[in-house]
This record gives sequence, structure tokens and C-alpha cells, in this order.
Amino acid sequence: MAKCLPLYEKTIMKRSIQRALDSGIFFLLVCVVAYRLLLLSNHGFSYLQTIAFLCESWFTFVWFLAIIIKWNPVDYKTYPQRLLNREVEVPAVDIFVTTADPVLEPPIITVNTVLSLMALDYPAKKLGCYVSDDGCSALTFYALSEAVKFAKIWVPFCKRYEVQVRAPFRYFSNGSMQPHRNSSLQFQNHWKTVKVEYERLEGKIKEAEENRFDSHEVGLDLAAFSNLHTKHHPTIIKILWENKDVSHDDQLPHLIYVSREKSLKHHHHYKAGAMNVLTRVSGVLTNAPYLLNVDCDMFANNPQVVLHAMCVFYNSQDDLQDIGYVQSPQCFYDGLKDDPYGNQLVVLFEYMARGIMGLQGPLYSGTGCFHRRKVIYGQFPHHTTHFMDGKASEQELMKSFGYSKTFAKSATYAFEETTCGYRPNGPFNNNLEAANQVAGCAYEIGTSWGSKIGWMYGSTTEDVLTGLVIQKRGWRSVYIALNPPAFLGCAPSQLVTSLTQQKRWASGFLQVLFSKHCPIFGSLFGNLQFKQCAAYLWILTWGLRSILELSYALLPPYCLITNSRFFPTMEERAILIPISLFIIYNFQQLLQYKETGQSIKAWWNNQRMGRINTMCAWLFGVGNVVLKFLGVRESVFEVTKKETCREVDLGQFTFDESPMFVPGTTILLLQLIALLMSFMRLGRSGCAVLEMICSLWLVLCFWPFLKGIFMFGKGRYGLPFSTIYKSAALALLFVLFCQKANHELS
Ligand SMILES: O=c1ccn([C@@H]2O[C@H](COP(=O)(O)OP(=O)(O)O[C@H]3O[C@H](CO)[C@@H](O)[C@H](O)[C@H]3O)[C@@H](O)[C@H]2O)c(=O)[nH]1
Ligand SMILES: [Mn+2]
Repeated sequence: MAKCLPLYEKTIMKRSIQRALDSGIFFLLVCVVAYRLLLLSNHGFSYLQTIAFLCESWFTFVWFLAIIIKWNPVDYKTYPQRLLNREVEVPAVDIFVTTADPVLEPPIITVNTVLSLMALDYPAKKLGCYVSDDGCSALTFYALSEAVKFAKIWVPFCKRYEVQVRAPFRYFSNGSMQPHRNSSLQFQNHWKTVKVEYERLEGKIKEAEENRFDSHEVGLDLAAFSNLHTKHHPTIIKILWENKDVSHDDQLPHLIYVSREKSLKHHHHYKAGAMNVLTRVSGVLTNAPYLLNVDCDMFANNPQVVLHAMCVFYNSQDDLQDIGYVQSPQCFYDGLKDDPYGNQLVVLFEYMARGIMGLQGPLYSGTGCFHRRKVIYGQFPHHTTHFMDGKASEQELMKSFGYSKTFAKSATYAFEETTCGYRPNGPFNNNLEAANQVAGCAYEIGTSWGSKIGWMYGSTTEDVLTGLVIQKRGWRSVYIALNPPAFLGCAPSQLVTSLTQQKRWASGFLQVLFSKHCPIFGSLFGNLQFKQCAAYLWILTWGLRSILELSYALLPPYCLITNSRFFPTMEERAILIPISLFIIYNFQQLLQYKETGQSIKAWWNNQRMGRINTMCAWLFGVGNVVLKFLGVRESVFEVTKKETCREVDLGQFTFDESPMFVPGTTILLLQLIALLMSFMRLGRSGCAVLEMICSLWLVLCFWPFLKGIFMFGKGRYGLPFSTIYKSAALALLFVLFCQKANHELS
């Protein structure tokens, strides 16, 4: 009986109030568009009304997509205990961690992530942890090898006392985590020893960071790293720990350091390239049928996460046939109070991701995701299409997968339906040569890596693209939101960092939208469900929003400067439409923040950052894509800086020379000029109430920029002079343009 209990349950969530509000807003948006159409047909063509019409139609379209996404939110509950009761042999899982830069991503962060993964509640012999280091840094390697020594006491400690948080820096940083769960004397002593050891590890890494360390002294073979150029070097693979004792459970998982070959002649495709190398290296070493990947800052916060994911894959034979990946939400630790940069994404994950869950399943978001290896290898669900399966000969496989025989052999096993996978025979040393071969930078030439198999190339958001290609083949995916959260990472804690991340996302999304992988084709010619296509469109068009939102933000100042109107006047009854739209929309947004336990301040910060991200970061994202299509410049993956210790001014807006601040400052200056001009006109002619409200609202949104202008000269809290004068020039140009247009019309 216990054997048939489901391993997970899906429940439909009732969100009738949200549904009603969503539909109401949609209705009002349609009214606004109808009003514009009516005006255009009654009064003939006007640029002002046409631009307003285009923008509002776009907003309505985006809202419609959002409604489709949010309509049927669902929840999954997983029961790991039931899986354990089934007494089946759990499958092996290969875990991938990527790091790219020892400065932006301090090794102590990577070390903590790795330690948390090595200590997961899962048989150690079934886990293989692979760290890809695109920075090819001796420091990262040294830190990891020291981490292994510490892991030998950390992992048994965690398992013995059932420690909740298994990233030591979190475990020891929290004052409340003083020995309390189990206050036996033995535990307390143990705790103290482990803490001292962790501090020693931290100390060693810090010391190595500060002085260039001597390889003889640290007793490590660092010869491979000497005289290296990080963009041009041979492959370095080091087995940091091999779990040889197959019979013994109480051990450490494998830990392998991989720095793939780089050459100036070959494009390395950033994270996607690194993931593909890890896929192949793990293929010849452990070949686990499941892959888990995390960014270097995303430590495992829920030690049972692998069991939870397996509950989804193993629920029934049917699920095994069509669930491609299991995604957990991105959650962040030490989030700044009230989310000043709007990058904690709580509402996005709660409403959008849960909604998409009710469709074909969540998009792949790059970290905290479990994939089935054969899905990554291009397999279709239910074997509907035999792109590749056990029947393909090694020769055929080598055409797509590259010339390594060892790898092709491992791939044939991966396609077979054996749930526990195939483990290549013998110690790793037997296959190290093959591992080095498949990590070479020329290995992928002429193969399907990055185009049909593995992580996809061509977008700086390789995650969404890869997930899309998988879902296009008909795979479903499942979202598991665990409590405590499965993984925790660090959200950017500075404005510029956050904007840079948003810019990369916006351009990455557009690259997908305008590629052959466009979800519309996926629905027409592939197995992507139509509603799922809507979900992809909603996110992939982020960048385009910048142009429309920016145009819309120029309309109120245009009207105020030229003394014209684009909204209904006080005398018209139609004025009720925009007013109620404004109120209901903001109420609905506010409600979402309340429902997810966030403050009003957090709502305001997010809505403000919404405007700033769209008009500043996303606009430059569009620019990047245009430059790429024109062949002027390739888009690059700018790695997000991860902070280890908090700085004093966190949460305050700081600026730098980045051109991303120019559009924001220009919009702000324009609103100020326009408001000033209309105040001077006050009394002489009718007052454009709604236009003024819009302008004021925008001033409030860009308030931090206003502060930045006043703080000019006060270091990074002030906007730099160059930004201010460029913006002022642009604003003046616009004013001149308005006046010229006004003359021509009258
Ligand atoms: O050349 C590179 C560049 C990046 N990375 C790694 O990619 C990960 C994500 O980079 P990060 O700078 O943290 O980007 P974020 O914007 O924070 O990442 C989000 O967005 C990315 C796509 O833009 C996804 O890949 C990530 O999983 C997702 O968390 C990190 O582990 C990096 O080390 C590499 O391995 N090689
Ligand atoms: Mn990140």
C-alpha cells in the first residue's frame, strides 16, 4: 500500500480576487484603446494620438499575455519520506557549479556552495560535484582543495546532527545558530571544533587572496596554473576527491575541478559553453542520469532538495516519460530590506512562475534546476522521435556528440531507460585522458553541441533558451518551491550591478525572440503549447517594452510643453477610465506584495525599479542586440559581482559613469521642465490634470536620480557631471522639438 502513495501532489490554487482584478484591468485597457480608436476616427490622424494608441495597445497585449500565464496557478507538494519508504535505489546525480572570475565571485562563496552540496542528504557515492572555473584561477583551485579537507569534518557533522543550513558561512554567521538543537556536551565540543576549523579555512583563503601564495608551502601542485593567460590556456582537470569506497555510505561525494581549454581563436560561449564541457566531462567520469546545476553563489539551503526532485521524476512511470526538468525558484539570502533595487523577484516567482507551472511548466532559470541527462542530449519525450536513442550506433553518435569514443559510449548508456545510469568502470584515472579531450576548445567544431544538444548558444540568457528548446520537443517541467527554500543566492546589492544584470537579461531575451528558436515557431511547428508560447513571449519581449514605455513617458511632457492633451479632460466622462485604471492597477500590485508578505515600501521600490529597469537597463539591452545584428559588436556576458561582506551604503542609490543613467536623468529633467512650464501657464489656460499627474508620478519614480543630481560632486552618491550635461542637452533638444512641432501645427 505504502508503495503506491503518490510522491507528489498537485493542487490548483484559488486566486479569485487576483483573477477578478486582472480581468478588470484588462477590460479598462481595452476601453482605453477603444477610446483612442474613436478619437482617431473622429478627428483624423494625429501623431500624438497614434503614438498613445500604439503604446496602449502594446500594454494591453502584454497584460493579456500575463493573464494567460497567471490564470491557473498550481502548487506541488513533494513527499521525500514516501520515496525513502519505497526502498528503491536512488539514481546518481551529477552536480555542476560554475564560476568565472575569482574577483567578482570570491572563492569563499564557491567553496561554501560546494560544501553545502557535498553535505546533501543523499548517498554520497551517488553524487559527483563538478566545478567549472572559467577564471582558471589557482586561487579557486587552492580554495577548493582546502575545502575538501574541511569537508571531511563538515559533512559528517552536518549529517550526524541534522544541521539545517549546510553552507558553513551561513551556519556560523547567524548568532541564533549557537548550539541549540542538540545541546549535549558532545555536540557543543564538536560544534566548537568545526567552527575553529572553518575559521582556519577562511583564514587560509583570505591569506592566499592577499599574498601570492607559494605552491611548495601549500603542498599543492600548482604548476599547471603558472604563467597562464586566463583567455588562452590548456584544459586543467583535477580530481580533488574520488569516492572509491562504493560500499560505504558515510563518505564524501566526488569533487572534480575543471577549467576548460580556452583559446583566442574559439568562442567559448560563456556559461553555456562551460555547462557543455561539464556535461561531457561528467559523461566520461560518472555519467549520472540526472544533472543538477547551480551558480557559484547558490548554496543548497534545504539538504533534502535532491530527494524532493526525485519525487517528481519518480512519481510514476508516466512522469518518467515526459518531465524534462525540475526547477526551484531563485531565492536570495540577506536580501536588502524592502528590496530597494527590485531584484528579489518574489512576486515574479510567486505569480508568474506558479502560473506557468499550470501550463507546460516553468522556464529554466539557470540555477537550482535538475535535468535528465538524456533530455540535455536531445532526446524527445516518449521516444516519439528517435533523434538519438540506444539504437543509434556509436558512429552516428559521434557525428553529433564529437569524436570521443569514450563519450559516445557513455551517451548510448544515457539514452537507455536504465534509471540508475551507467557508471564507467574503474577509477577516474582510466578516463582522465578522455575527460581532457572532451574539454578541449576545438572539440565541438562540426558537432551539434550548442545547437541541438546541451546548453544552447547564441543568447546571454542561455538558460531560458535551453529550456525553450527542451519544451519545444514536448517535455514538461515542474516547479518545486520548498520550505525552507532549496537554494539561496546573492542578489546584486548595488544599483549598477543590478542594472547590468537586467541589461544582459533583456538583450539575451531579444536574441532568443529574433532567432530560429522563437517560441511562435515552436508552437506552430513544434510541441510547445500555445499558452506556454504566451509565457515565453511575455518574458522575451521585455526589451521591447523599453521603447514603448519611453515613448509613453515622453507624451506627458510633450503635452505640458505644447499645452495640448492626450488624456481626456476633466469635462469628459471618459476621464474615469484612466483614473480607475491607475487606481485598480496599483491596488492589484500592492495586494500581490501584501499576499507574499512584503511591505508597502517593497511594492513602491519594485514599481519604481520597474520604470528604471525598463527605461534605462532594458533600453541598453535593445541597443546591444541592435549592435549585434548590425555586426558591430558581440554581446558579452558580464558576470554579476557577488558581495561577501556588506558595505555601509547598501540600499542607497549610487551612480557611476555608465550611460545607462542618461535616459533616466533625461526623463526626469523633462518632467521637471514640463511641470515648471505648465505651472507658469497656470490660470491662463485650462489645466492638463492627468498629464500633470503622470509627470509627477514619473518624478517620484526617478526621485533617486533627482537626489543624484543634488548630490553632484559627492562621490558615488551623485550623478557624474557628464551624465547630467548629456541628459540636459537631450532634454533641451526635446523641448526645442516640441516647440517646433507646435509651431508647425498651429
Ligand atoms: O563566462 C562565463 C560567465 C558566467 N559564468 C557563470 O554563470 C553563472 C551566472 O552568472 P551571474 O553573473 O551570477 O549571472 P546572473 O545574472 O546572476 O545569473 C542569472 O542569469 C543567467 C543568465 O543570464 C543564468 O545563467 C543564471 O543561472 C541566473 O542565475 C555564474 O555562476 C558564473 O560563474 C560562467 O561560468 N562563465
Ligand atoms: Mn547570479
